[in-house]
Amino acid sequence: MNRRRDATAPLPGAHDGLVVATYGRHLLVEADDRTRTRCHPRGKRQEAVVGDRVRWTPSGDEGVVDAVLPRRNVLFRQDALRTKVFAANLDQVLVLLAAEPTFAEPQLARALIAARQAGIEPLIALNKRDVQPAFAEAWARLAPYRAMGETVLPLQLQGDDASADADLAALTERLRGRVTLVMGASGVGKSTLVNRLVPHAQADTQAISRALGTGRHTTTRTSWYWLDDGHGGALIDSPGFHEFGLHHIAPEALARWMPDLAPYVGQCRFHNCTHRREPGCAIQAAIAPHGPIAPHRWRMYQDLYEELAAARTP
Ligand SMILES: Nc1nc2c(ncn2[C@@H]2O[C@H](COP(=O)(O)OP(=O)(O)OP(=O)(O)O)[C@@H](O)[C@H]2O)c(=O)[nH]1
Ligand SMILES: [Zn+2]
Repeated sequence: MNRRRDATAPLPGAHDGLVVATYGRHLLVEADDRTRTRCHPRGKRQEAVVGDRVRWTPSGDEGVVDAVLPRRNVLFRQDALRTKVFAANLDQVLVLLAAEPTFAEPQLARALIAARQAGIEPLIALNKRDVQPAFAEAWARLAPYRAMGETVLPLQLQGDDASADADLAALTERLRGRVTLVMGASGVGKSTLVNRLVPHAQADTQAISRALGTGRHTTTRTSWYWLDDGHGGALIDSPGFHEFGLHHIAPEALARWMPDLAPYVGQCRFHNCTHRREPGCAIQAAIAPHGPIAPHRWRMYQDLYEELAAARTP
């Protein structure tokens, strides 16, 4: 940083830019002409995340982020200790699953709830169509999600027969022109997907590592990849990302964000029904075989309700 020049020359005006990567306290901000500048936040409390539009001021070779511009939406991530914002201004969340490793359904359910609650459309893709019978079994496990209206796409990211190409084309169509956060457990094919859709992904990743001074093997960085040169859409990849944070959601509101439960909200005998043990509960009355709600979905609801309630107790 060139302090002398900062002191003598008037600072060039502030710029608006897009946060394309974060690492610790450092941010990489992209200007409209696509040049990228390493920035740090002005204040301790300011927390810009990938997808944010920010106003920043050049300072020597680097920049200082003065303000985060208003957000359309945010997503939270959560670990044992805390919940924090980690991406903003998204159009879509792609939950990538695979025939193997077997997916954890609560993780899928959480992702869908987080997206719906944030007003972001979820999209599910099941990869490794060639791995049978595991694929068919996983596809069957997703039946409740198809029934509740979620989009589930089959995928085969490896191999290039005609049906694999058609699958990828169908996914690409849904990514066009939109900002999509990709989430998936280790081994489902997330890197394979990013490398197939973003031909320059590896070069981008290396450039980001250089700019942010992160190690080559850093796995905790969230990064933005343009899908094509016309800036038609982008993927946000967050390696090592496991669990969406839900603790900002009130337990009483939870059922509204589960599309199989939501239609019954407001129809219970008690207006403040928590849909767990109360008599005259419309949700409990709609559990299979009496109605369309899968019993394990209701159990998942109960577990999440307990978790959210516990998170509110100081
Ligand atoms: N059989 C089969 N294997 C696939 C397919 N897609 C990806 N794979 C393989 O699955 C393994 C994991 O793929 P990656 O893309 O590295 O998975 P990832 O989700 O990025 O995993 P991490 O790097 O651990 O986060 C690799 O060996 C891929 O070659 C597919 O459609 N079919
Ligand atoms: Zn109820």
